[in-house]
Amino acid sequence: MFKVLVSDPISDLGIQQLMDASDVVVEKKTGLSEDELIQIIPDYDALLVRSQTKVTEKIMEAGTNLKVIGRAGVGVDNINLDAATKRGIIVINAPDGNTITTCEHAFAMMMALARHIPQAYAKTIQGTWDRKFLGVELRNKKLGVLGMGRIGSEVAKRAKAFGMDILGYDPFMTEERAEKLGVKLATVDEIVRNADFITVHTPLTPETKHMISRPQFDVMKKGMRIINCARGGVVDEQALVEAIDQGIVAGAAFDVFEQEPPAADHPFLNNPKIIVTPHLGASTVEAQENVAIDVSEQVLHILRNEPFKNAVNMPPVAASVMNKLQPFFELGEKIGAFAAQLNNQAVHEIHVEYAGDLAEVDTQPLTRYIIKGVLSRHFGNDVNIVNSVHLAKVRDIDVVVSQSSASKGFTNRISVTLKTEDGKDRRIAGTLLKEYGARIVRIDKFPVDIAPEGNLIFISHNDKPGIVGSVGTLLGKNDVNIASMQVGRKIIGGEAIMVLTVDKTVSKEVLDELMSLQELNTALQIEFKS
Ligand SMILES: NC(=O)C1=CN([C@@H]2O[C@H](COP(=O)(O)OP(=O)(O)OC[C@H]3O[C@@H](n4cnc5c(N)ncnc54)[C@H](O)[C@@H]3O)[C@@H](O)[C@H]2O)C=CC1
Ligand SMILES: O=C(O)CCC(=O)C(=O)O
Repeated sequence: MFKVLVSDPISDLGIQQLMDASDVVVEKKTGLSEDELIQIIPDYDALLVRSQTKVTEKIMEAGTNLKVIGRAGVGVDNINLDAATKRGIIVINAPDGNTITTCEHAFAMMMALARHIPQAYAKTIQGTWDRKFLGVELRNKKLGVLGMGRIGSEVAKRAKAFGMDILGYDPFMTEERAEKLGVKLATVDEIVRNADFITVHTPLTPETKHMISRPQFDVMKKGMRIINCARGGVVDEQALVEAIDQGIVAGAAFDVFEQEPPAADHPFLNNPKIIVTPHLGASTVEAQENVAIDVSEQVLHILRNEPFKNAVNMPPVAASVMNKLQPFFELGEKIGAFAAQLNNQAVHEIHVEYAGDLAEVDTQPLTRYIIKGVLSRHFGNDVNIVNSVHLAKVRDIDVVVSQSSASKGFTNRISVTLKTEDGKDRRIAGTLLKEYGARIVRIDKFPVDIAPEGNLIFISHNDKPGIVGSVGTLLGKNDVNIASMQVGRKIIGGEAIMVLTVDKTVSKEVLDELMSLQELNTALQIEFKS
């Protein structure tokens, strides 16, 4: 039974599928301190958060069963991603579910700012009929959008309908996409010098921190207005207050703060030209249901070891590619594990070669499974597809991936070579056959045909008459039944291998006894975790 902790208010309707799952127990405990979370987190397999819970390294350290952290929303700045990756904890978010809602909030803020709606409302309900609030139209105004991702693009579409001219800045925005959206690409400098309104829609990163600060305010168009419904810190709060005092900025609308919640004496809170909301960008019934549904679905997949999407600490892969790769994951991991069990030297390079169909797709996720297989010999359950690349790196193991057009007659082929200091590289190749499933087709230089499952015994020996019989007799004497046997050699009387599938695991004593046979060089048990 998987235990899921929901530590922030998340839509019940959204997490219904988790609550309905027969293999999951959901517990809701909100408003916990870091210490309280550290106390209880060891019990849980998954943690679901919004933005309130700060998922620190200490919490993850205590979360020894934690497999996944689900963020019901976009920004993951409340989760220590490096710590999660190191520990192999998958972090997923729900990037699409609150786009429209947040865009609408930014737009509402822009309109409220243009027409002083919050200020006029406050006066009116105090009994003052004050008609001095003179606004500005949006029509024919220049809107600068910094960050033309999901939300920024939706804001631009709506601004077009209001007759605004849009200047967009995003390092990843192509001319073609800008044209499609009716946006003129511009630099930050061009935007700050020309825009009547600026709205920010970037994550907070070292590059975007204080992207709008003193130097930008200094050259800004006088009387401009600025909106931040993205992340506190993209706009320098102190510099903004000064720019308002100097009459450069006519007004600002902020949903997010550098420190949340802001201190009672925060300069935004008593400034009549700044309107604020308490990080409500994503707060609609629809968005909260959407993000909770999305994140719950993926958490369930991860807990059940099924393919999933929206992992933040793994490279993104298109669903079509993922569908193509998915059948190879188990084979890849087994090839890696097989190679690692043959090897007893320090590995400095894992060389993966993809051939046939696999040479034409982005195989990054599959490589992660292969590395996981290789490293699991030493790291056991501590290695998974999230941290396998990281663990290889910290162990100074290079991962080299190549594509080959020579698939040796197979429609697909994965070959994994473990390169070692002493030059005694070990190599395993496998394929997925339509009719027969996963097969190991090569061990070092020997072609073979073995199903990578059950209990295998790998033997290397000198090719001499009688050796196969002696191995069979010895195993029989020890009550070990042989289900199948493969032999391989390059030349008569030369190096040879034997791979036996046996009905049960063999003891170390039996392996030692095998090793005492004349002409036998290695006897290893090869195991595959299911
Ligand atoms: N106020 C709220 O409640 C909410 C806030 N957000 C925040 O809004 C922001 C945007 O969200 P989405 O549009 O969904 O994300 P997104 O990932 O689709 O878009 C972000 C865009 O910022 C761009 N970007 C990154 N660095 C940049 C830079 N240095 N200069 C200019 N552009 C840069 C990226 O290329 C990307 O296109 C995020 O920070 C997110 O956390 C999102 C939802 C709700
Ligand atoms: O969960 C929330 O309300 C915050 C939403 C947000 O900021 C995000 O999705 O990035």
